[in-house]
Amino acid sequence: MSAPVYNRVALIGLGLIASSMFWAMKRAGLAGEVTGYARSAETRDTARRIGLCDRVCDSAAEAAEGADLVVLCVPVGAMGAVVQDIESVLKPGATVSDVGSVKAHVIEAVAPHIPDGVHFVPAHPLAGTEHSGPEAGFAELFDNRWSLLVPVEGTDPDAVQRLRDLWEGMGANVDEMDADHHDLVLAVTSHAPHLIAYTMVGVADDLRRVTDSEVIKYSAAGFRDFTRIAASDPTMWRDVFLTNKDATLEILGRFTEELFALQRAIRTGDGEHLHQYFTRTRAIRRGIIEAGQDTDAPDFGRAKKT
Ligand SMILES: NC(=O)c1ccc[n+]([C@@H]2O[C@H](COP(=O)([O-])OP(=O)(O)OC[C@H]3O[C@@H](n4cnc5c(N)ncnc54)[C@H](O)[C@@H]3O)[C@@H](O)[C@H]2O)c1
Ligand SMILES: O=C(O)C(=O)C[C@]1(C(=O)O)C=C[C@@H](O)C=C1
Repeated sequence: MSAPVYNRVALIGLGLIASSMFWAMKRAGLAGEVTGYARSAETRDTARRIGLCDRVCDSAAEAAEGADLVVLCVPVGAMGAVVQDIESVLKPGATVSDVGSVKAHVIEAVAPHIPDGVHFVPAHPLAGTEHSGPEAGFAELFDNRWSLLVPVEGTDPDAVQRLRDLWEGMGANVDEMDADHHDLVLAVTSHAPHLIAYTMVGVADDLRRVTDSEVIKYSAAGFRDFTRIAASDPTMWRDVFLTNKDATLEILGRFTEELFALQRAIRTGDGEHLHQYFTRTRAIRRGIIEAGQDTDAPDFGRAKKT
C-alpha cells in the first residue's frame, strides 16, 4: 500500500473508466476518501450496491465539494456542462482532470470554467474495453497501459507530478503530450480504427439480409475482433467523432486513398503491390510485439519469425 496521493478524490460519471479508477486507487491505497456522482439514479443505486465509491452523492457539486482531485469521467460532449455544475464548489489548490478520449475539445470546453487557484490537468488513459457502466470496471485495467497527461502551458508542475503519481500508482505508464498532437495520434491509433470496425460490421449486417445468418455463423476471428470494437458505447463514440473531426477526417482521407490503391491492385492483379504492402504492415505488428507494447500477444509472436 502506498501513502494516499490525494486525501479526497471525486469521480463524476460512474462508468467503465471511473469504476476502474476507483478499484485501482483502492488496490494501492492512493486516495483517502472517494466520492462519486452519476447522472442517473439507477447508476447511483448500482454504485451503492456494489460498493463503488466510499460515498455516492446525489449531485456533482456535492461530490466535488472539498475534493483535492475531481476527475470528469463522462462522454467528451458532456464535459463542458459537467464542469459548470461544479465550478462554484471547487476548493483552492484542488486539481480538475478528465479521462476524455479527445483533448483539444475538452480543454476548450472545460478550461474557461476552472476558477483561479484551481489546477486543470487533462488526461487520457489508453485502456478500455467494449463494456460500459458502473459494473464494467476492474482494478487491473490500467496495468502496463499508457496514460497521457495533456497539461496546458503554465500549469503548476507539482499538480502535474501529483496526477502522474496517481496514474503510476494505478499501474499505468505516463507520458505528456500537447492536445493537438494527442488528437492526431489517437485519430490514427484509435478513432479511425473504431470507425472502420463500425463500418465493417455494418456492411456485414447489410449482407446478412442477403445471406441470412451466414455472416454470423461463419464469422472468423478477424471479423469477431471487429464486432468487439463495434460493440463499444454509441454515445462515447458519437462524441469522439464530433469533437475530433479534423484529425479523424484527415486520417480517413488517407485511409480511403490507400484503400483505393489496394482495390486497384486487386482489380489489375498487381500481386507485387499487395505483397509489398502486407510485408510492410506485418513488420509494424512485429515491431509492436518486440517493443513489449502488446501485453495480450501470445509468446509465439516474439519467438517465431518466418
Ligand atoms: N471506454 C473506453 O474504452 C475509454 C477509454 C479511455 C477513455 N475513455 C473516455 O472516458 C470517458 C468515460 O467513458 P466510459 O467508457 O467510462 O463511459 P461509460 O459509458 O461507461 O460511463 C459514462 C458515465 O457518464 C455518465 N454520463 C453520460 N452523460 C452524462 C452527462 N451529460 N452528465 C453527467 N453524466 C453523464 C453516464 O451515466 C455514465 O455514468 C469518456 O470521455 C471516454 O471518451 C473511454
Ligand atoms: O480496447 C478497447 O476496447 C478500446 O477500444 C480502448 C481504446 C482504444 O482505442 O485503444 C478506446 C478508446 C480510448 O480512448 C482508449 C482506448
